[in-house]
Amino acid sequence: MNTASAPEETGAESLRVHETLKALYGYVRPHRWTVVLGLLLALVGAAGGLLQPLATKALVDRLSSGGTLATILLALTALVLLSTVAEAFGAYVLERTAESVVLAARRSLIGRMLRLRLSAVDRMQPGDLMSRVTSDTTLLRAVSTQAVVNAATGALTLIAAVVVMAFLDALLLGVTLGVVVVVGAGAALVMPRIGQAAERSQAAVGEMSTGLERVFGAFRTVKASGAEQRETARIEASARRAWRHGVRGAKWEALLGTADNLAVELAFLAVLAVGGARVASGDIPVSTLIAFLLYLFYLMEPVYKLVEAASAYQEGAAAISRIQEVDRLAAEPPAADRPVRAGAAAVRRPAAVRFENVSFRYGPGLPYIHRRVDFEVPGAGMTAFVGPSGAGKSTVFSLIERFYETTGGRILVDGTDIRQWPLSELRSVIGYVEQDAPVLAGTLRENLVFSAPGATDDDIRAVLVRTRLDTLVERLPHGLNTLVGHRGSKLSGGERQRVAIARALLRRPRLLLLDEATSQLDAVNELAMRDVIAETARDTTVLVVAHRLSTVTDADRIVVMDAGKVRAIGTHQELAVEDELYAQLAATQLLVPAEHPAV
Ligand SMILES: Nc1ncnc2c1ncn2[C@@H]1O[C@H](COP(=O)(O)OP(=O)(O)OP(=O)(O)O)[C@@H](O)[C@H]1O
Repeated sequence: MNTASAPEETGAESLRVHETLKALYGYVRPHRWTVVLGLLLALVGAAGGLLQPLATKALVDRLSSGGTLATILLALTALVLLSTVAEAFGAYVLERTAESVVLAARRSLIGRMLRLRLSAVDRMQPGDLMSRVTSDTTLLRAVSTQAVVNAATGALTLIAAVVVMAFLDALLLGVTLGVVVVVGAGAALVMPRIGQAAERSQAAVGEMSTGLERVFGAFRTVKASGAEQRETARIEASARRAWRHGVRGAKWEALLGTADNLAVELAFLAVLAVGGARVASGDIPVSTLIAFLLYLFYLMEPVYKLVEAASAYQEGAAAISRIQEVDRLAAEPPAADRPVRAGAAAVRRPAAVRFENVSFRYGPGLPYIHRRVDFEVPGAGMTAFVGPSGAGKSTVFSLIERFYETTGGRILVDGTDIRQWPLSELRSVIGYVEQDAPVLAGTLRENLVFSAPGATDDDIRAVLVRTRLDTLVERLPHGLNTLVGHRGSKLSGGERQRVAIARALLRRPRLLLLDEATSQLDAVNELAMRDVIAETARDTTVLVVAHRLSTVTDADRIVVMDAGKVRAIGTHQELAVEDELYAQLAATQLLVPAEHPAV
């Protein structure tokens, strides 16, 4: 029963190798010189190690010829010290860079996510999106720096060791490479499985976040429905999936590590057998065999590094493909972050809105929500949208805000097609209270100034009085600095709505969109809010979506929508006699006799 992120919707497709490498280079590029420094230091460390067997050979030769050992011992000690220090410093430089790479990836992901188009977010699960920032980015740590250096030093030292070994004895090298190639071919077959396991494990981590996000998004409903056990089982199933794929990956990695050891051990035995025979027959001196065997063990490290780099690459590639997926989602252009100051505009005139033959559907293959919607709101006053649930009323607001783009026709604000408006400018003239009046975690003040960060204390005080929140603020222990809880859970539904209205008013918009903004208010507050809205409508274009007709009977204009079409436009009095649907609504809701002749 897995309703979490469906793979076909999130489009989790693996990237090709060159795409992964290109993306990887993109992350490393700003730090390339630090990586080069890390690489050089690692090479110094590796070279020190490379010279040790040669120094040992010289030492053995010196011993057989009866010479002194002091200089060689001293050189050997210096070599060990130098390579140790270089390696330690190199490791620090690389770890630091790795953290910077993770930071850069996170910053770009976070910025991108907040600009995603709603149509893209609709197709994703927020929890899964979050896990890409929190979890996948950490996998970049290893692949972007340590793996690059491991691969480079591993390959270089491997080549250097092979060259030296060729000089020592070509036949023994042939024996060694024969064994290494056979075991290496087996290892290459295992590699993609590590990547696959990593990608699946990361996807399961994403599902886990999605599950948690789903539960905390409706925590009370979960408890009231007694669904804790079922939801726990769902989320645990994702956790177990992550574990299963993680363990599978660990199994392949262990196999790879064993192959690495096995290759060296087998090569050691083979070299011992062949080399022993050659020493016995006098073809090579014993010092050559010793040096060769030392190189053989020395080979372990570069081979190990290459193997580690390869498995880090596999894991990193899985993370990169999930991160890049977010980059491919449709996003809005970056906005200049201009704080909106309450009342800042010198001349505030109400915005004019016009829908011209607008048709819209939420996506290809989905039904049309709007079909040739046509209406005009010249400016100021209150215009109400009424009609049955699902008629497409809220969608009108989403289109004006350009949360979604129209499929056909056009929308004009102040006579200009909204696609010609810079997005941030368009939104800066609009105040919007969405249907469930969300309040964000934080203080009451933060919530109020959320859409007008430049608002002054006087502005806040005035709007508190208008929305009758002043008495609430007086009652609260810390006044405006009281924390409102996750999604404003410490406020009542009506208080949340008034906070949302206050927030929109504080922006001093030229166009105010209120979607069912007063549905949860008691009679007294609703009346008060009607007055506030009427007062605002004097110099602001106010559009409201309302189910309760009582709240809009005095609107200047009422647009009746049904099944994505505008049925009729007029005042309450006009519509009550001219439009059958409106007359019906009025009859049921306002308890007035239906005046439409047909009813
Ligand atoms: N993001 C979305 N993706 C796909 N379909 C959607 C989306 N949002 C809304 N819809 C569909 O669009 C239709 C119109 O929704 P809309 O919210 O505009 O209706 P409404 O008239 O405001 O309804 P209500 O009065 O119940 O709020 C609905 O049938 C809904 O299922």
